[in-house]
Amino acid sequence: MSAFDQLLSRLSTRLINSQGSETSECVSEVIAAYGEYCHADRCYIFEFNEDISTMSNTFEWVREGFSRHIDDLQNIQEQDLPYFFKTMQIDFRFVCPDVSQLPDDASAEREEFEREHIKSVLCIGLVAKGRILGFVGCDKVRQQHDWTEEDVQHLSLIANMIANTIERERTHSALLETKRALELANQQLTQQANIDGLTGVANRRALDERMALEIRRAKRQKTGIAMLLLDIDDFKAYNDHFGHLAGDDALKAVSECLAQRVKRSTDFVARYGGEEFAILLSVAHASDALKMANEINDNIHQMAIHHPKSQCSNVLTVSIGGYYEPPSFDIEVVEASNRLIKHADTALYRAKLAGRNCIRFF
Ligand SMILES: Nc1nc2c(ncn2[C@@H]2O[C@H](COP(=O)(O)OP(=O)(O)OP(=O)(O)O)[C@@H](O)[C@H]2O)c(=O)[nH]1
Repeated sequence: MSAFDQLLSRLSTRLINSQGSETSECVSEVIAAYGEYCHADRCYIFEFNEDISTMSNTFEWVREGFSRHIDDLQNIQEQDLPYFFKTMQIDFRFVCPDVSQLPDDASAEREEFEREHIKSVLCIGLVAKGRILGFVGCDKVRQQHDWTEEDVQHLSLIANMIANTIERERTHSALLETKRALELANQQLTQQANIDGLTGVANRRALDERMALEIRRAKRQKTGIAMLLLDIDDFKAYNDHFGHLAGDDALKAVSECLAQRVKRSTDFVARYGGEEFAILLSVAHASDALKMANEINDNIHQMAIHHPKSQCSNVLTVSIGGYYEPPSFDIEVVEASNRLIKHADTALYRAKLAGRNCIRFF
């Protein structure tokens, strides 16, 4: 095995086994090792942008005592080095043994190379899936060098290895980005699926999930749990009198009022149906739930939403049915959920029968 074959085999194993930031370190090692091997004074990688109108120096190795240029070689425009951009895109290589012999239409390139005191340059395109991503190159500064076919072949093998690595990393980060975007979209969809479109409070589906969660918590912490079902009184008459849009506004106002009042992380407000809301409360005693129901009732009165067609008041009112489930060791989630809804609903029915604008507990 030749010295170059050994070098190539060692470097490719390193690159194949590298991941993420480790890959960048490996690429740096590759250009350093190749620079040393071919007695270059500088070895580097440039990457093109998507439409190959600019290029930036992304990796640079320089022999000790030679100046670095990576910082001033960022975002170089095609029009600044047109001959070089064109040659790279057509030939996928730029072989220049003597900078001073560059043709006249490469005067910009000659000036740039002379600015960097370069005598000879060899650049080979980084090509993956038929597309040029950039190039790997090396400069001779101390003395001019006639590049041999072997030099070109060796650097082409290095370029091939780096191109595949860059392509792999880009695919990997594109995949990660897609994964992140999917997760975000998924989160947003879940959120939308759990929220009532009109009022912005949770919907019935979210309530079901939350009830299961709070019942388990109540069981663990041996606390009680209560359900309040709240229904706007004579809401059909309100809609008929003021119109459906005004009805929507009233529903939004009621839900805002509830969201303002019910703020503890263990409590939960949801729109249960048309003009019906559910409030799940983690409470130690039935009297705590009753107190909350009274406060909600007062707050809704205080909004003073004019309701001339109400049978029980001249402002918008609600009827509330409540049920309190005491702490229990052997509470069962589905049964307890059903009980909370069923008993609160029965109590609500009684509140309506009792003339509306009142609270009844099961
Ligand atoms: N504006 C509006 N109205 C709704 C919405 N959802 C349900 N409603 C209305 O709420 C009214 C409910 O009427 P009913 O079930 O007869 O109850 P009610 O008139 O409130 O009478 P009680 O509950 O017995 O006091 C109906 O007119 C529904 O159209 C909504 O999203 N927007």
